[in-house]
Amino acid sequence: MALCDIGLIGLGTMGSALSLNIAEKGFDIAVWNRRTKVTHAFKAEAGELADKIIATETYEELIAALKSPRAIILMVPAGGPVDDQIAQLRPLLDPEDMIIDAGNANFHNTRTRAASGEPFIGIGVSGGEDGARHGPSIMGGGPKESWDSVAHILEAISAKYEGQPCATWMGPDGAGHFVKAVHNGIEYADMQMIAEVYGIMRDGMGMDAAAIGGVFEAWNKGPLQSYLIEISGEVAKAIDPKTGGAMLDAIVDAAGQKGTGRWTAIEAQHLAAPVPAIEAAVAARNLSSRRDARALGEELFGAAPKHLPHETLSIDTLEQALIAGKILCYAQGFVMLSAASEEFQWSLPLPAIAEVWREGCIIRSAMLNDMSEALTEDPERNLMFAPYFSDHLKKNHGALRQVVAQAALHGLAAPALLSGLSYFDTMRTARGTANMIQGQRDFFGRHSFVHIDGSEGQHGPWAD
Ligand SMILES: NC(=O)C1=CN([C@@H]2O[C@H](COP(=O)(O)OP(=O)(O)OC[C@H]3O[C@@H](n4cnc5c(N)ncnc54)[C@H](OP(=O)(O)O)[C@@H]3O)[C@@H](O)[C@H]2O)C=CC1
Ligand SMILES: O=C(CO)[C@H](O)[C@H](O)COP(=O)(O)O
Repeated sequence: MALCDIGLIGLGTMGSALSLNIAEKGFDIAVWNRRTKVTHAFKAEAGELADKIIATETYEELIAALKSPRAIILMVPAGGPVDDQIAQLRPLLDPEDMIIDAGNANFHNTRTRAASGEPFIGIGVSGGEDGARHGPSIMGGGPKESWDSVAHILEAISAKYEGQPCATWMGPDGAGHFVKAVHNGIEYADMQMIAEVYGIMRDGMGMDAAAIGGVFEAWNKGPLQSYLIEISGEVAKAIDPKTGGAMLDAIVDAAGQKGTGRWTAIEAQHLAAPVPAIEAAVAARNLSSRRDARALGEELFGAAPKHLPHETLSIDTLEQALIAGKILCYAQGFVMLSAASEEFQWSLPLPAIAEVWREGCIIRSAMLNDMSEALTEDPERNLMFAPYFSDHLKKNHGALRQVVAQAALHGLAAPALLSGLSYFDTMRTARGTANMIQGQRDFFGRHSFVHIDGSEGQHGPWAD
């Protein structure tokens, strides 16, 4: 085989699927994995694509197998493993050779790595294993010329929306990984809201997993049409081969997380661009892991009544609530992207972000095309104020309120839906309650406030 077009390190779930995708699109690829037996097994199982793959055992072999200037994708866990691979590779590479971190990196690390000046780009890849194999959504960041040098490969392997590649350069340094983190933050909130509605159907309405699966399946034909609703239906309908019962009923209720949702919540605080639905979802995952404490709580306080009186909520009301909740969590994510764009001077292409999320990624949904249109009209406007989405919110916020209220009355925890509703109510309240906070701050710390007549630096009579 002639020299390869690209190299890849890390043949785990994502790296192996991405390598096969690259080979299938006609590019020759050289691969390396920390455990060599994985590399050989990968090539042995690549079938007719094996001819396009060179399995290498050392960094030297990998580098020698690549066309110059070289491009090597890292698909390893974030943090130390990425630094380690860069440290091993750099001394062996030519100055113009490029490393591409395609894992889920914290964008601060990507910025630091990019600052070295050696060709380096950070790309967010979404779509899970199936997306990586058949067409992920790709969010690139780093020097534009570096992105351009591999764009033909990344576009070829990406998902397509009406023929348009879902692979876009988002901006310099950490922009691609930042966009991917916010994508994952939205993913957390969307998943949490779906889980809360599942809980209401299961515990509040006494529905079994198969019936709930049927509801998700039906919702996937309407405004909620999305990958996450689709797979929720499949997850709910699946049968556990061990017990013969619903698979969902046999899964421990403690959610894992690798950090991207937490990074998003932390960064939102730094940017003062609140994403309360995402924060609620991260907190809910953390609480889900505290199983012993939750068991103790149930023992101490007794289980909540949970069961809703007959016809308190309909399936349609739940659907409408989820529509409103979903719009609010995407809206929060885009406001955060806009704030980051300004803070880091990235000029993030907000409509293009909605566009690359239309296919391939985990949060792909029918709504994203309308979001891209709304952001094209006015990228700075909160999506909840765009006519298409404000119409949906006007129609559906009452349902969200009913669902949250009934959940609260019957002890069904629904933190993401509740925070979505509170965000909505906050954002539709011209005069809120922070005047009290300003009064308190001035009282204890002479922090001053703005008087409603416009005069600044004011103090209350308590100052005397
Ligand atoms: N799974 C998913 O749905 C998605 C994952 N990602 C991101 O992609 C990256 C890879 O994830 P995924 O494929 O799921 O992970 P896996 O655990 O399936 O694979 C990890 C790979 O990294 C290698 N590796 C682990 N530690 C080191 C190290 N210290 N040095 C060198 N190689 C190492 C492993 O090699 P070995 O075989 O020797 O252990 C393996 O090839 C992560 O950043 C993840 O967040 C992004 C989008 C979706
Ligand atoms: O990036 C992804 C999907 O977009 C990965 O699957 C990621 O691991 C999901 O996050 P977490 O593991 O925290 O649930």
